[in-house]
Amino acid sequence: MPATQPSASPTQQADGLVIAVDGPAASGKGTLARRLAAHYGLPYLDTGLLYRMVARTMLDAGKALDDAQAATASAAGFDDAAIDESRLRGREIGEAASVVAAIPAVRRALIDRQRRFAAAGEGAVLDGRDIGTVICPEATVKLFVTATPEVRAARRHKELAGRGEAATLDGILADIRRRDARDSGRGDAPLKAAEDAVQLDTSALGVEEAFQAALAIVEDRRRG
Ligand SMILES: Nc1ncnc2c1ncn2[C@@H]1O[C@H](COP(=O)(O)OP(=O)(O)O)[C@@H](O)[C@H]1O
Ligand SMILES: Nc1ccn([C@@H]2O[C@H](COP(=O)(O)OP(=O)(O)O)[C@@H](O)[C@H]2O)c(=O)n1
Repeated sequence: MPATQPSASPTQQADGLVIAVDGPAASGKGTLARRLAAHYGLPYLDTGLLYRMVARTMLDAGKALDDAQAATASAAGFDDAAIDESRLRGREIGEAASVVAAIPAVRRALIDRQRRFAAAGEGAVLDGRDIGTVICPEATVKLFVTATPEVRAARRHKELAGRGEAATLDGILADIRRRDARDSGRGDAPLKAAEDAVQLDTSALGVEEAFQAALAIVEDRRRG
């Protein structure tokens, strides 16, 4: 499983805390989810990697991304240990993942492993598109992380450049808009905030400021 195990010295007791973090591409949800998991000493699951893994398997096998049968077999069949994040972070795979993620049978095939992860221990942090709405509707806290498309494109552009992947800012912005439309427009588990999610716009926040804002939301919810 592409999960991070609890940090050795969490700064807070977790007490069965389940944190659902959803939002569009490059909004900063993974960065926040990872920090929250370390803070509370909780395991973390980046569910986007599961869809990226299905896409990678399809591309490696030369299959068309809209081949629902092959994509569903990939989703049901891959071994968690085979997930190699370094092969899944590229621009092409993000786009391909959003195509296979629109296939309902692919989503169904991935539900159980995500729910098992959330229920396995004394709490968990998961990030994705449908954690608060479908995977963990009973999560203690739901965050819906946003930022403007321009800010998200700039962040992703910098990230990809750091990985040595050349791309124009305009090209990345177009990718992000296309992916937003596909993820929000699909019939099954579209990207949207759960009714009880708290929205966090990180457009004007640095990493540390966004983390402090998220922490305040979580603590507020925990206090009830
Ligand atoms: N608040 C922020 N300010 C500036 N850069 C950020 C912020 N949050 C995340 N980033 C950077 O933006 C990129 C995308 O963040 P990430 O957490 O992977 O987004 P997501 O999981 O939503 O796709 C990463 O390179 C990350 O370091
Ligand atoms: N829970 C999830 C997670 C990802 N996905 C899909 O997988 C794609 C890649 O997700 P990701 O979280 O790795 O992408 P980024 O937000 O990091 O760019 C998304 O565009 C979605 O189409 C999903 O449908 N549901």
